[in-house]
Amino acid sequence: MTTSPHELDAADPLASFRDRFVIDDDLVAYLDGNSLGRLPRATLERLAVFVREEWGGRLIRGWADSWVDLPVTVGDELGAALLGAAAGQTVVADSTSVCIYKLLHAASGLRPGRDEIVIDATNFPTDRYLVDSVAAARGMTVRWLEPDLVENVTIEVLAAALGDRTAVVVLSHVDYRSGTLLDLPGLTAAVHAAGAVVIWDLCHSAGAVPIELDAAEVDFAVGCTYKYVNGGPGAPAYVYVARRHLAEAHQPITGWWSAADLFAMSDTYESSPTIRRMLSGTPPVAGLLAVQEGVRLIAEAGVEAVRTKSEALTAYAIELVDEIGLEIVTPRDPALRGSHVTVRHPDARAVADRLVERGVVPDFREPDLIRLGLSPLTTSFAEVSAAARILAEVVAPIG
Ligand SMILES: Cc1ncc(COP(=O)(O)O)c(C=O)c1O
Ligand SMILES: Nc1c(O)cccc1C(=O)C[C@H](N)C(=O)O
Repeated sequence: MTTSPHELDAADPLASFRDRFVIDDDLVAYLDGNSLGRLPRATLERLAVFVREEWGGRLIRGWADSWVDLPVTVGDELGAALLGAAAGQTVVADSTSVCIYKLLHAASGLRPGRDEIVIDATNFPTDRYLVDSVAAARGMTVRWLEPDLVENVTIEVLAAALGDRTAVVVLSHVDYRSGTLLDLPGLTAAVHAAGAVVIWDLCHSAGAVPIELDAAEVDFAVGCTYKYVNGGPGAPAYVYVARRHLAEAHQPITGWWSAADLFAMSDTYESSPTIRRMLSGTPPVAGLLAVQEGVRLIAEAGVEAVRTKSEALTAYAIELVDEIGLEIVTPRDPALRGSHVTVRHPDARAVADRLVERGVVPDFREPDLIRLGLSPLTTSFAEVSAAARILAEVVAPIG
């Protein structure tokens, strides 16, 4: 007998954060915050003021007022609140894909005599495609790890692939399909022991899982802001470069925003000595402000409290899915999973479609997976319970 969802919501110290977001009453359950987080009310207000007063009122003067520094100030705020990163190492820019491209070049350049990039075949498509293309462009080869989807990349699996040819390793902190949380400090140490550098993709962990990049001596990291950070569709990504690598981190999209003096408009390019060197062109100001609001909400809640709720939500979802009797491909040990729970079903697409028809929004991932994304600041236990009841009804006739 499971605990009542209302008791769980009543005991949840973060329950009131849900009211800080726009909640569509027509939906029974929104379980896709791991793809696109909900809209914070503060962002509605902030963007309205920005458009009216800053863009409308200040026009070009807005850059000198504050916009020009936003990639770094929001980066520092995000780094401190979510990544365990001291100031001066994180910048908000571009998309995750573009940032991965930049980091792959910067990281490969740190290990000139080595010619292998290691990545797992379970990684997100954009990471895999970019590793392939950057390796081809630099005359390097790709070494593919083939881990089990649920166990994912363990230290043993990685260590077996590392060697004196390894230049760079690319890993996702939480697997986008299974939700498996990798051992970031342990794997980073294994990469360093082999003399290589690591790029961590934090898309599915930042904002839901505490991260300590400086303490783990991570080299590079990247992530998006539209999932658990609630920055909105297409909100800019962030890139982290450990201070010790800054001077030697050369990224290939050397636009005027990465130059030493933005408005000097020199004849020749000279990289900024600071984290600004990871920028390229004019940043999306509205997106940066939305990211800042999202970061501030998580900082206010506290990452540890967010993680505690995430573990409780995923445990509750697993309990309810077990009662229905469906297969779960997410680790059962809370220490080994992020904030989504993935169900395998042979007719996953039909199940997902029927859930959506009944007001429950999960997402479907090829070929047979349904992800239930549990966003600690916005998902209630009542929502999970209602979704599970409908899931049971939907799968019954499908079998
Ligand atoms: C692990 C991971 N990396 C990268 C991306 C995508 O990056 P982009 O924002 O460039 O589309 C996603 C999701 O879209 C993702 O889940
Ligand atoms: N980035 C997305 C997009 O541009 C459209 C639709 C979905 C997304 C996603 O975020 C997908 C997500 N990264 C995933 O894990 O599947």
